[in-house]
Amino acid sequence: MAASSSRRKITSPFHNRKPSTPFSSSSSSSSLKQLIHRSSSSSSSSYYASSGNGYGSRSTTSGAVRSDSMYGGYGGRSPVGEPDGSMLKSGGGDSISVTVRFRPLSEREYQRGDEIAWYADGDKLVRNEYNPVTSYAFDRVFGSSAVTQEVYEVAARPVVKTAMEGVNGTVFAYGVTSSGKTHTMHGDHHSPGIIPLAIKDVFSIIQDTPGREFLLRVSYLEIYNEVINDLLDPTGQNLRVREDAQGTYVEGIKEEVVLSPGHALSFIAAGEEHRHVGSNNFNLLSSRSHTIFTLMIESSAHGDEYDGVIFSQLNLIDLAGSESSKTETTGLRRKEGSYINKSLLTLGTVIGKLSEGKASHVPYRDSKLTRLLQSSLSGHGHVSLICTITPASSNMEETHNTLKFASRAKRVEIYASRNKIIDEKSLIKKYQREISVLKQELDQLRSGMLVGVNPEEIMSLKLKLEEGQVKMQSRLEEEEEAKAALMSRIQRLTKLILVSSKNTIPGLTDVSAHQRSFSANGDDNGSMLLQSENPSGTPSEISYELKHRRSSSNLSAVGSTITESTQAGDILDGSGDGAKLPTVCFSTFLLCMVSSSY
Ligand SMILES: Nc1ncnc2c1ncn2[C@@H]1O[C@H](COP(=O)(O)OP(=O)(O)OP(=O)(O)O)[C@@H](O)[C@H]1O
Repeated sequence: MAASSSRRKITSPFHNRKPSTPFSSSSSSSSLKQLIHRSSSSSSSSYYASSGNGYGSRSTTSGAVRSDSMYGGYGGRSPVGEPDGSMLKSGGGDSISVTVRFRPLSEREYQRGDEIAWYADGDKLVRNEYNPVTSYAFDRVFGSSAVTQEVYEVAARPVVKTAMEGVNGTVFAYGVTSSGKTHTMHGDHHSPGIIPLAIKDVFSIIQDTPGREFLLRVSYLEIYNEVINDLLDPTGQNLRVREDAQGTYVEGIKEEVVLSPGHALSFIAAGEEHRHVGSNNFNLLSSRSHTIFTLMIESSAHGDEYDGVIFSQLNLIDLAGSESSKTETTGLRRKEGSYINKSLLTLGTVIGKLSEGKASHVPYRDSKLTRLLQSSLSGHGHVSLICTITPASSNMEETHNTLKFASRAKRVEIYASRNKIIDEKSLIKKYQREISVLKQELDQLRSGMLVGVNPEEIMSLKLKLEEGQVKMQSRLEEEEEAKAALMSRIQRLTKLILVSSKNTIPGLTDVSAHQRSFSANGDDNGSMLLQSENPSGTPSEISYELKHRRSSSNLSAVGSTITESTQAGDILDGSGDGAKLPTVCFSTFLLCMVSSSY
């Protein structure tokens, strides 16, 4: 059943990666969802419960079903948190936010007569159909009719919001193969997932935050068979995990500066082309690797309000699904499956250790996944876990394992706080400093100021100038070029820094005129249309205006490659190479000016 290729070209979720079936679209499967979604009453039997397909006996395997309610398992702490973002309270220990999302029965499950084994009992409980005392409580439980936007509001928006304020955040989807992780994290055109919704939100927040400047970078990696590959750079294979004072990081990973939602999504779409997918008997396009999409956010206040640079990271993770013995795999698929299961087992062990709250050894190093998630899981940021599950009786035990994992995760304490200000290391600060120096040089150039001009050089130049007007002319031309290159570089740097179009701070007009600003109106080739899933079927649109075009250059930073790449339609102004030109030409021209005045 396994497909032949592992690293093959696929159509990304942003190009309808997953084929939509009547059972994968929120609108077309509404009848099924109504049958599956149960608002209360564990005793009410489902439509399928009477279909008599033999699953009834299997599902009552009492050994596998706890007879006690999981309410007792929280050691006195309330097992149910507030779903409205209360997990982000500051001070004191908080817990990981845990959300459960049901998917509808798949066509396959339906046709083979699967019954509903687990259901959402209200919006906080998951209950077992065959053993109603077995229930699990979470921050929020979404039935199969919920759309991703609703899940986003509860499970991701608070994390995104605080990430924009300087607190690291991680949102990840966990569940068995074909339970809906990729549907939830990536989605498709009809139903954007958490990642595109988060990206849209990030740019909206920038728009709604006049007075702050932002610089955004993204990276995208996969962990395939315990090997880290850079999805934004096909040459970045088998990358190494390193550690510094700030935590673990991937050495040499490519980071791209992003300027609009469409720009960020284009990188994900490109990255998805390189992600490993393959088929198993549960999922035609099963993810064979864990992926981590990271948004690095730097921000600082303008001018007098300047309070240093704040840096934070938002990790959006789509895990590969665990595979049971029922998953029919051979050869390569089996090998992949065993790597997937091993790393998820380590994640389970790490979560288990952390949930015990004791100072025991936590085996982060046993897998690349836990190593990379170390600083998130050890409580230095907000963590939101979205467990995706199927109600199907044929997957009852696997779903039960997911629920137990989710319950343990709920007991992990976190102490998220705002990141330290990292003034000197920040890229936004580097750009701001460079812009300021260049502006001073430009001012000097315009006003013909004499700075550090050596009288001997002036005399020598005077002599040279006397040799002929031709040379003078050529120097004037050099100066014009220098000025143009300088202005172009200032513009290019300022365009990388994102500001709200609502910025009205006096004295900033000249800067923001060049900067990439966003407004709710307008459209151009860099804009993105996010069509959100909503019950009414009315697409909600957002487009971002790119007021200026970008140029291309390469910027290097310690430990990673930072690239400002060029989008289709952008104009190359060649300022990357011209960046060094001003220093050379300036002095020559200034000398010309000075000498002529002698
Ligand atoms: N909430 C949902 N509503 C409708 N369809 C869904 C939902 N969740 C998942 N599906 C559909 O179920 C199928 C499997 O989902 P998906 O590929 O997201 O699973 P997965 O957990 O990522 O699997 P794997 O671990 O194998 O990659 C897809 O066809 C998807 O469209």
